[in-house]
Amino acid sequence: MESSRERGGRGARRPPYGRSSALSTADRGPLRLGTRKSLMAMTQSRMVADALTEATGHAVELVGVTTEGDVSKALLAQIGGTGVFVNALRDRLLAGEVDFAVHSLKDLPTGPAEGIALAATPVRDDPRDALCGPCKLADLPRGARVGTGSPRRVAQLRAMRPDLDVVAIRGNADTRLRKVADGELDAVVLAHAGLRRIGRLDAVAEIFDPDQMLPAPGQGALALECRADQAGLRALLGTVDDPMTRACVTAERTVLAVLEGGCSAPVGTYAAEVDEELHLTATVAAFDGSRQIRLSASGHPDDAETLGRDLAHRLLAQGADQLMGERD
Ligand SMILES: NCc1[nH]cc(CCC(=O)O)c1CC(=O)O
Repeated sequence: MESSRERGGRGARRPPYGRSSALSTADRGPLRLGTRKSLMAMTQSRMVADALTEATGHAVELVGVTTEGDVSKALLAQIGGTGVFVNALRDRLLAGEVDFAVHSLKDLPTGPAEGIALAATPVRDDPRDALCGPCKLADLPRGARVGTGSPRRVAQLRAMRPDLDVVAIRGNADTRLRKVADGELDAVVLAHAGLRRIGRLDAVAEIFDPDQMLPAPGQGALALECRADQAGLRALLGTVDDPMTRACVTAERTVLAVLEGGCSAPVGTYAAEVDEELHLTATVAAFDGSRQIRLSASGHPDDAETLGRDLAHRLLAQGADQLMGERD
């Protein structure tokens, strides 16, 4: 299945899907799925590949791509923040070297990407954050060292436990967990969905309720992107789309977009279906955890974008922009 022709990397080109209305690909070989190469990325990409094959009968092969976010050791805020895990994959799409890409949705910048379509958001995994360490947050000793690189997690951790020594870290989940095992840190906060994908739920001491810690917009969800001009391929990828997941992440990401925040903004959101309505909660927190603005709203899932926009404007009216501008 992985012949050298298919593995040909940059030079390998085939007629793009979607040029013709027919989806018969008998003569084309497997769909090429562009993915980051980390264990988490490869696992989630393999899940999507299997779901697509199951739904459509098409074979899918994974093509590993290195992104700037994988190479740079700098903190994300220093290497420009948004898009560092995504841009290299989009370049491969636009060059026709892969047919579609699978991303963690929370790594996607909120702005539009020229020539790229969000073809599917599969059923979302658990969006919550998890504390990994010897005990629950409340039982950590005073001044315990807790690692996270995310201003959103920093702000909400400090709001719960102002005494903690919150330490900025980077690296993949395994690297972060090792810092706890080595005793360099007492605990780290990571996304539950990612821990599950790398088979490390054993490290979880506590799953934070969204009442305590609102997740990042889109956390736990995946995004399938392809070229916008490939209608046939978009329809094919759409077979694994979950409309309610899409409504939820649309509401969450609209909040972030209006607040002009990226993955480094102290913005937490959580949208879920409640009694056939979309219920959205969002928070903006001061980096030192001293103040938080937190608001909720409900609406029809078809109005997800309006719901997110209106809630963001209410946050701004209560001083969200001032809070986001503060750093300690
Ligand atoms: N920023 C890196 C990143 N992108 C997606 C996930 C977790 C999986 C997900 O949210 O889908 C993680 C790691 C983490 O935050 O713990």
